[in-house]
Amino acid sequence: MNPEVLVSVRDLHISFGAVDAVRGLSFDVRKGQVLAVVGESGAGKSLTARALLGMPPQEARVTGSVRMGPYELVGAPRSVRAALWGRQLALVPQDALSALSPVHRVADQLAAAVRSVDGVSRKEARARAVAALEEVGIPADRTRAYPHEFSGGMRQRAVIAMALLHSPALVIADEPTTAQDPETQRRLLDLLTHRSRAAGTTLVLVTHDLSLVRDHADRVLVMYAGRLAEEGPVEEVFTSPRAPYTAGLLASAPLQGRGAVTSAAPPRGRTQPRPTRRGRLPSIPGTPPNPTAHPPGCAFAPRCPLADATRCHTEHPEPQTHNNRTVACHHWHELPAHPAELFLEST
Ligand SMILES: Nc1ncnc2c1ncn2[C@@H]1O[C@H](COP(=O)(O)OP(=O)(O)OP(=O)(O)O)[C@@H](O)[C@H]1O
Repeated sequence: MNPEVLVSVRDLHISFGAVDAVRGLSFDVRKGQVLAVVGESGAGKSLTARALLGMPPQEARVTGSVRMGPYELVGAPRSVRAALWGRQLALVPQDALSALSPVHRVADQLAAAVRSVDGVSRKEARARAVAALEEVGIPADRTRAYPHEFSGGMRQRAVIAMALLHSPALVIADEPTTAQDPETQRRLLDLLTHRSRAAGTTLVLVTHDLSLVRDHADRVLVMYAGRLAEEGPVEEVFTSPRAPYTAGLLASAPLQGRGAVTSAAPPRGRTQPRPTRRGRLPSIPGTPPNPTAHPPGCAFAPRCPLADATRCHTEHPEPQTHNNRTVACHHWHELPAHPAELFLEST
């Protein structure tokens, strides 16, 4: 495996009976980087994240490979997953309340997590727990509180501290801040990415928020209907998307946050949505396919302004990699200079 790659995903399929949720997905997670995974609801982002943790739902049928160094995570026995959990792999969940026990003090929960991996004394574990909480901005005198005594933002800080406790190789953050207001979201993402980079931890961030992706991620994986639409460096993908689906996603999502605050036009804003003459944002027409009946050919073809009448509807576009970017589209080289405009007509 390429030494720059931490996890290599190859031909991953995840299904539930007739539901084909992830369909032949291949990508790499590069060491020390932040990879964002984006796409519409149902694209298969969370299932992919769970496969990276070696924890797909029990009822799922999973084939293909998720390889992390010497470990194969698809079908890995419980003993392998237990050995990796905490030290190598950790999760920042969406819902901090469900991740924390309501009946134990926050510092005690982190101390227990320290002792579950490192057999240190109770006193040492407690000192490390308090230090970890202080690093995420929770003052020492608040660490003896119970989770319900914390604000939502503080609870999320506590689970970030918990995930990074052992400087794991990989942290998966699945919509880690959606319950928070936009400013708190941005601060938590700043904290998570800053602490991850400081610890040398690789981060996979599942999110719907393209502004957070622009501000925090190195690379972005765009998924559509269980497949890769496009993958590459965030700046390049956001400036000049190669897959029409990426262009539509960018066109229909207002980029907010730092770019919007510091400049009238966002820094990477060639695809920044522009309202139509009627003052509406462009949008992608139609809806994603039913996961029990994917169309033959390109799954995006029924919604794609560039789809041709034959090949796009019959032949699945195999992902092609050129210059550090991967795209799955028969017409990737035909995208106009301002691909967001492909979707202006559809409002
Ligand atoms: N346990 C399950 N049983 C049956 N179908 C499932 C199960 N988990 C997920 N799915 C289906 O798999 C598809 C992908 O789900 P997934 O949660 O990965 O989507 P997602 O891209 O994360 O969506 P969202 O952004 O809404 O969280 C969806 O159609 C979903 O209904």
